Amino acid sequence: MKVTKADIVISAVKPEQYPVDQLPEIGLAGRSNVGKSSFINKMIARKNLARTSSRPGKTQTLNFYIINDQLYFVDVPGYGFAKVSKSEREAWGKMIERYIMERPQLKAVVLLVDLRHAPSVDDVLMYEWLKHYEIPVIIVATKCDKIPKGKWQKHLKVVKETLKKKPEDPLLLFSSETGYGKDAAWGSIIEHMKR
Ligand SMILES: Nc1nc2c(ncn2[C@@H]2O[C@H](COP(=O)(O)OP(=O)(O)OP(=O)(O)O)[C@@H](O)[C@H]2O)c(=O)[nH]1
Repeated sequence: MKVTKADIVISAVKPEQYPVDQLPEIGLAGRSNVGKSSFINKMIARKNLARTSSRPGKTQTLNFYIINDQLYFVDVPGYGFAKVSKSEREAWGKMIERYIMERPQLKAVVLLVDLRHAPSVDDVLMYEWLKHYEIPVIIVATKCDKIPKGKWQKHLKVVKETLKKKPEDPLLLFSSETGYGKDAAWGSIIEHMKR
């Protein structure tokens, strides 16, 4: 998809602030520092619309990005809880759960994992949880530029087996550095948007 327009619409802390125009939404989830902001920026061809930094866990709101006036990317705050308190963790859980359960226009969640490592316990829980609510998941294994091509299949197998990936959920390679996988990721997102 050629992105001609992209903007952040709202950083929402409560449901009353979510957009009301019923456009399809694609959620983006992944543990802190997995490369979610970089993924968004690469997909919408912006250097810095979604902020990237190496400080984990800074995003604690649901950020809605409108793209070509056609769909929203909804950046779900990263899970990776080492540095947050129990009450913050619970507030996070409630916000995300409500969003996922009460949002019929949510067509799929892009779950980002790091191709270099086996998915973490948090990644597995997140995937199981999305499946429990019957949300289609597009699994994106990112930072693939950091692994030699000859080892991609081996790493993908680990991702697939650790997550216990469902056959209907695609697993795609991606690199925000090189742009590898961008067209395939858009293809999958567009396909899910139409469902
Ligand atoms: N080599 C390489 N580095 C990447 C890639 N994607 C992200 N990074 C780097 O990984 C670090 C984290 O990236 P971010 O995009 O800020 O990660 P995030 O998931 O948005 O982090 P939070 O805001 O904590 O949720 C940054 O230093 C990025 O430059 C990639 O595909 N390849």
